[in-house]
Amino acid sequence: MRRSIATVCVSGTLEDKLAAAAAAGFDGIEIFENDLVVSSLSPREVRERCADLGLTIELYQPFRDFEAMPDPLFRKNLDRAARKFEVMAELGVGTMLVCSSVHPEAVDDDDLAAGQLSDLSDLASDFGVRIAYEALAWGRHVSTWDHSWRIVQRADHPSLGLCLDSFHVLSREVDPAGIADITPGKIFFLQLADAPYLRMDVLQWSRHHRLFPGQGAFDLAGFVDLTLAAGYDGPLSLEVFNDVFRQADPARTAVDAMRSLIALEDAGLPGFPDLSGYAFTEFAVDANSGPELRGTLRGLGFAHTGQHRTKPVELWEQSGCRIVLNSAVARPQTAAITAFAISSADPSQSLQRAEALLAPAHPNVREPGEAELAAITAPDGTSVFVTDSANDWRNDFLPTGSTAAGAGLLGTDHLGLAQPFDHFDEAGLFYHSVLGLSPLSTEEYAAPFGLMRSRALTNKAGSIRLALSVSLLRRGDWAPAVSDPQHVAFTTADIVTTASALDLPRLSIPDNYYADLAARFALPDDFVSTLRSHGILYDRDSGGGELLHLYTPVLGGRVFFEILERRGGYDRFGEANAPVRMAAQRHSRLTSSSVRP
Ligand SMILES: O=C(O)c1ccc(O)c(O)c1
Ligand SMILES: [Mg+2]
Repeated sequence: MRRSIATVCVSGTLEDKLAAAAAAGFDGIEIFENDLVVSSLSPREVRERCADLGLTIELYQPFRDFEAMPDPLFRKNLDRAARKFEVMAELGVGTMLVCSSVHPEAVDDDDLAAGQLSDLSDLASDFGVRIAYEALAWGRHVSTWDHSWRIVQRADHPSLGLCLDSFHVLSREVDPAGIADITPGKIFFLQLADAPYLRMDVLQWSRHHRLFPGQGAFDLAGFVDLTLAAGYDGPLSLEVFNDVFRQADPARTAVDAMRSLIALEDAGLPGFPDLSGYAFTEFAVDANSGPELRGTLRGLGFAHTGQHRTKPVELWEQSGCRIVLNSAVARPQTAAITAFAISSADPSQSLQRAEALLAPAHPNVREPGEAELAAITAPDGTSVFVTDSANDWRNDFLPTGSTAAGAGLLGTDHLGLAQPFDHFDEAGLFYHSVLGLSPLSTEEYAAPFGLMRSRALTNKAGSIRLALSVSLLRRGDWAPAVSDPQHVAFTTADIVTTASALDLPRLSIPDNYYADLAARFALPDDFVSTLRSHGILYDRDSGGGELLHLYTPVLGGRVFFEILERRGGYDRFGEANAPVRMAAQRHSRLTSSSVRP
């Protein structure tokens, strides 16, 4: 199907928006009137610009407060519409969106609404254009798709049809199933937007929190299927009002938007191969951060087991946990996770899928005989290597002869990656559509330095888990030095024994936390005192599954480690404990009071 995007979806001037839409591969655009009004391009120049860029102008919108008005206002409205039809003729656009009226003088009278829309459609047809009538979810008298359809049927005019906008339809209780029965040819336009379920005023919800398909909670695929059943064959057009997208790089947003449509259509995409787990996590280190990170890895029971044949790259291992330290990639001062590798049952299929979703792989620099490791770039800049299950990449490392003493760490459970403010929703869609990870419910919590949102994604097997987080507002200047924290979480089968074996500074967790824990979960005293003595945090889910986990202090400015034991099928990430972890990490930085047990 043709793919289109409303100019309101992306940031910038009209020129920026058109360039971004074209570069991302859209076939068409909706011109949002405000974007034209503030543009120095004349309508004719916009038309030419679009033609040069290979973009069709699919829709001019919105025309507001038209239907069911008292007579003098109706006449004014027709004059107003005639002027817009002239603009549309210059733009070369064939359809105008009329959204349902919010005007205080609009009358609750379907006959009047149908009659006036019919007169408008007569005028439109004189100009050779069509009217697509859209029920705004907060329209004064018309606020549901079925009501707008009754009015369109009553008007019975060949130049009048419906605009169905998934947000307005799915944000209301009216069952969308009847959309499939709309007369073929009467859906003139389709606008797609996803959104999280929020309990708030529907206008605010729509104007600030829309998302691209796959980023929210709505069933967009089901919605599109209903319109296809009704014979819709126009473009799939995105119309997303979103506060973050409005101020982010339009080129990036347009690619994110296109990815959402490709994933939604899911036509001929390579499938998702099974992912068996993390092959390794790679840190960039320098002369400052390297020694501290190596010391921490030793304290966690790791050994430096391999040295890369040609690069200043070290492999550190313990059982199924593998960390790569790379001194070749320039990073200032502090250690950072720059890459992770996942084992795929079919790496080339994983990479083909990524490419189809606009995340093309780039090969790593290698010497003859070294393993081919292609990486795709995640929205936060992290490289995601896709390896085969045979782990050929390990042959690039010469054994050092060291073996790990081990502290009972078995493998990598998850990575925690704070996301850049502008790219949180993009990241969720990226991991979902490219790697096939499914998001768990989004959690929000009040951390010491601001509100946080976290969204974890996992594959079905639970072998690849990612915990993404972001501050709800752009961080203020007061927020402390730790920015965009990242961590690797390792599993153990027995966290108390592992904790005793660690040779590391620990976070000191406040007694208040344990007092509250004991009260909330009615835990036995001796259990709580065991947790307390090792600085272990605790969470329990509604099914009785338990998480026992502990954290290291933050190394340098950014990274830390977690050790966890999941019991009884607990499959979350202990988000409830993030505030106490952050407060303790802050305390440890200020006082260096982390204690060796
Ligand atoms: O928020 C609005 O006013 C508005 C305008 C035009 C639309 O197509 C829409 O869905 C919402
Ligand atoms: Mg709309």
